[in-house]
Amino acid sequence: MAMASLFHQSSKTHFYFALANVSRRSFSSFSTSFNARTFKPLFQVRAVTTPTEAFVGFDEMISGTQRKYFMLGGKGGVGKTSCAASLAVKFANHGHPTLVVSTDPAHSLSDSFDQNLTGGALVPVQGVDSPLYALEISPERTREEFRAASQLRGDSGVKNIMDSMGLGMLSEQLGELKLGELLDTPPPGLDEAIAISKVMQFLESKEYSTFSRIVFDTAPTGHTLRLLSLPDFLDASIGKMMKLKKKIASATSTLKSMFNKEEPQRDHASDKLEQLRERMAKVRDLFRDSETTEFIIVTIPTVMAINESSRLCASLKKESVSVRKLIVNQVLPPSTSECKFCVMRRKDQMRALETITKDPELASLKIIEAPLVDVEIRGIAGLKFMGDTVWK
Ligand SMILES: Nc1ncnc2c1ncn2[C@@H]1O[C@H](COP(=O)(O)OP(=O)(O)OP(=O)(O)O)[C@@H](O)[C@H]1O
Repeated sequence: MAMASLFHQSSKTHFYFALANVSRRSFSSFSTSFNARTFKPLFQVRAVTTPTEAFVGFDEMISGTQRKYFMLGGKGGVGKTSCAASLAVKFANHGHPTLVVSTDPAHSLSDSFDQNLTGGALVPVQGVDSPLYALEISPERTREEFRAASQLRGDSGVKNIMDSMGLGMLSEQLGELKLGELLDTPPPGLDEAIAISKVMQFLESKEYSTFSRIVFDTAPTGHTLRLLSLPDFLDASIGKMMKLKKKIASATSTLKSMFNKEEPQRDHASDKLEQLRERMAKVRDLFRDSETTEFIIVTIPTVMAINESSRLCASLKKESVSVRKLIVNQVLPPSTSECKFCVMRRKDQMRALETITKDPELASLKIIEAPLVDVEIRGIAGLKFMGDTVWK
């Protein structure tokens, strides 16, 4: 079992591990920027298991070449990106061509990998055994895309025509659908839903068919929860819009062709809306497909974070999303020092951890405790280290 502490030895690139039970040979595979030294173990990484463990370990996560999706989510700042990036590195180092995607508006993949992965396109990550690509999707751009897609071009023209023909009543219904509101203030979670659907679009193309593992670093909890109810909401509201648009379009084109002998125009805006609706439905189906998709909750050992994780878990289950693991990150080691603060903090964390075992939503999950290490986790070597302690 890996027992570890990781701490910064110098201000430059050298890190030194305090590891026990890890041979020098296994060390060499970490990175040249990590120097092996044997220190006394400071703390132990615990994986609190449930009877289902055999089915939810890393072996199961890498088994099979069919594409699988892993969504990591939780409260802000708990370590979602670090966990997602470390999982992606581990998949790639186990032979899976992997794509790691950030749909969090505050991207930190570049910081986590310590490589420039910005730009909204697939960027190769250096330093892993199999192809690993990263994609940071810009929420603003996706919002613009949505706005453009849902802009009902020419509607005011349609409305004027309809009014002048005495058909204003029909166009009034547009108002009832709160169309303007939807366009001006897209519902929270929409950015992320579009981002995910965009990734799925990418993946449909032949070029990207080789990716067998897709890891999502999702936006903080609130967004994810809203995202889950979003596809149904959009499905319904876009569905209504589409019906109404079709009615209006057919009425106006008939009238136009009667008076102006114009050819009825193809309605590209409606096509785009319909496309968006279909994509949202695909996102919803992806989340619910337990054969291919797993949502992993990341939390920290505080009562507040655990309560939030419990709510997230309940909502995910309600939406039929498969949740089997809970990572409790940043667990403090048992303190051997006189540091009162450390002792108190650890006691507090242990109390918080106890609440998981009594929580009706979380108790049945595989609980993986990941240690708080004494240096920020960054770069491939750090992520590999984290991956080896978390993903077993
Ligand atoms: N176990 C750990 N030990 C030490 N530092 C950690 C650990 N896990 C994460 N960190 C550090 O904590 C910070 C936040 O981590 P990370 O960016 O992964 O969180 P996040 O949940 O993705 O945050 P956000 O919600 O802001 O995107 C980073 O500096 C990361 O290196």
